Amino acid sequence: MQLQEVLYGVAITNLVGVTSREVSALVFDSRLVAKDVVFFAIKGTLSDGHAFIPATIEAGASVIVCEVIPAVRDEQVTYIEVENSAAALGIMASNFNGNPSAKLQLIGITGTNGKTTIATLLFKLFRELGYKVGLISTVENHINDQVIPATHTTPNPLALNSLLQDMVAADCSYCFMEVSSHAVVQHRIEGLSFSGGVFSNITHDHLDFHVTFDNYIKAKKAFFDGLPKSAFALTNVDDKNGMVMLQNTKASKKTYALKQLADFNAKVIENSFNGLHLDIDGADVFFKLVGSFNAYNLLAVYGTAMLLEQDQLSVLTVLSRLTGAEGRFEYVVSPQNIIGIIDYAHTPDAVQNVLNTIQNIRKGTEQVITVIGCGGDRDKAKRPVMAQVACDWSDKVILTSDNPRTENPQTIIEDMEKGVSPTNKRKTLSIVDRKEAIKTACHLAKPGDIILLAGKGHEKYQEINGVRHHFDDKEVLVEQFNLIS
Ligand SMILES: CC(=O)N[C@H]1[C@@H](OP(=O)(O)OP(=O)(O)OC[C@H]2O[C@@H](n3ccc(=O)[nH]c3=O)[C@H](O)[C@@H]2O)O[C@H](CO)[C@@H](O)[C@@H]1O[C@H](C)C(=O)N[C@@H](C)C(=O)N[C@H](CCC(=O)O)C(=O)O
Ligand SMILES: Nc1ncnc2c1ncn2[C@@H]1O[C@H](COP(=O)(O)OP(=O)(O)OP(=O)(O)O)[C@@H](O)[C@H]1O
Ligand SMILES: N[C@H](CCC[C@H](N)C(=O)O)C(=O)O
Ligand SMILES: [Mg+2]
Repeated sequence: MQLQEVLYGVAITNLVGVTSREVSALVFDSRLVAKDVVFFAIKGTLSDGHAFIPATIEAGASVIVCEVIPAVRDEQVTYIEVENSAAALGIMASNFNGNPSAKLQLIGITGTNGKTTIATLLFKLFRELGYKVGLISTVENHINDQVIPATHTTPNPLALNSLLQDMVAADCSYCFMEVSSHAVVQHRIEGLSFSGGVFSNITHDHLDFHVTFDNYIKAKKAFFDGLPKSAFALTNVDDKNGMVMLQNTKASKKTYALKQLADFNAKVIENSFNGLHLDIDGADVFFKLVGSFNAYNLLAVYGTAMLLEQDQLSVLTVLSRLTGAEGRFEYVVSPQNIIGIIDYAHTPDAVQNVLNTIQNIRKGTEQVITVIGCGGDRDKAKRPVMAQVACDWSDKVILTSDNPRTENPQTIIEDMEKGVSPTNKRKTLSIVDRKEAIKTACHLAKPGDIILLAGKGHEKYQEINGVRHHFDDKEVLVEQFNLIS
């Protein structure tokens, strides 16, 4: 492709060299550079891509997109200076792939919790309504029935636009994608044409990256600020910051709520282990998803489908049959009637919601045993809070490892223990090995008891020092259930 075509829409602040040249690919990692590629020098959290410019030219890069043109230059190379290389990458990745997001209806979902659930339900719903659909999510990406493994909640601009292009080639009319706050700040979604944006909620998470809650709110809001006039912006007004998201958007503002009047309303009539009974916009419907937090997710899905002009009855009929995303309030029952719940709750609010749901639907005397850890190299401030919430709403808590990543798992557990009050101490155990922790929970449980395995949901690995070892909460739980039967 000609460099000039790839540059469409990029604000260039300085240029050295020719723009009428063929480029073979776009690359932002020096280790992947080949002949005639455009290399993007991006300032990251660990290193500065500008340091790799000489090495990429050596390896064949013919165009460099950077924030400061180097003083020492190669005459054969074109240097393009921009204000933000990551933002330029987003726009150029779109151009390079033929602007696929403008050729389908792209809906972005953001918020601390519920993104995967909402995006997955929308994907399943629109498939069942007969459309060709794409999904970009934490668990997996989809192009109709084809599954493409996910590495991030929101992929980098090259992977993202290439996926979108494949969706367009497969004739998809819709794509539902999760938009993480990291993706907004790192410009992974720059240059995309969204037809709609959905906000679920915002609570404590990712303060390692955003530093303050205010910055975290701003990151989510920036997604709505960037939506075009032609799009819709659907927000949860029961969330304290729901309206903040829409303050500066040009998109058409729409709301949903359970507790106040909104464009889309629902009321929980009953919440049990069998599912949710809702009054949704005046219709009485049963859903398979469990937990009142899922009433919000279902309402967001319903509102989005209505804004995409789908038939109300068909939408509710299909939605009522659907199950949620893998590892979200998934449960198995042991031969002795112990209930095991696998849930991806990895924020204080999610842990609280899941445990409240369990409290609301338990029959009375059974114990709730929670197995919980916190991820390493992630927000440390949420660790004591997650432990405290787990203790406040469980009869026994086993503090264990999640993905320790590069941290010492024992230190993470000690951070969690700081949130355990003296009175709660006697109901907690700390077991570093997650498998041992699950095993212990199974041995402590009596028939009728409920075990919650929180934090890892669908994940099939445990990341320790950069190595992902096979680990699957559900697999371990089922194995233990069968061993004790
Ligand atoms: C904190 C974070 O988001 N990091 C992401 C970021 O990496 P980074 O900023 O640390 O990059 P860096 O290592 O400092 O390097 C800077 C630049 O130099 C380049 N480089 C680096 C080394 C080298 O030898 N040569 C070279 O060219 C890099 O390619 C990069 O362009 O950019 C990388 C490339 O796109 C991402 O893979 C990486 O995701 C890391 C692995 C990650 O774990 N991210 C998580 C936190 C994340 O993004 N999570 C959200 C979901 C959160 C949620 O809502 O729950 C997600 O969307 O998945
Ligand atoms: N609407 C909601 N409000 C509060 N908690 C929720 C909601 N939906 C789901 N949860 C809880 O959050 C967990 C994660 O849900 P989900 O995977 O849908 O969120 P996510 O936003 O995609 O998370 P991630 O940021 O990791 O991608 C669930 O397992 C559940 O415990
Ligand atoms: N997208 C989230 C996932 C957290 C999942 C949890 N299992 C952990 O490792 O902390 C993150 O990267 O922060
Ligand atoms: Mg997700």
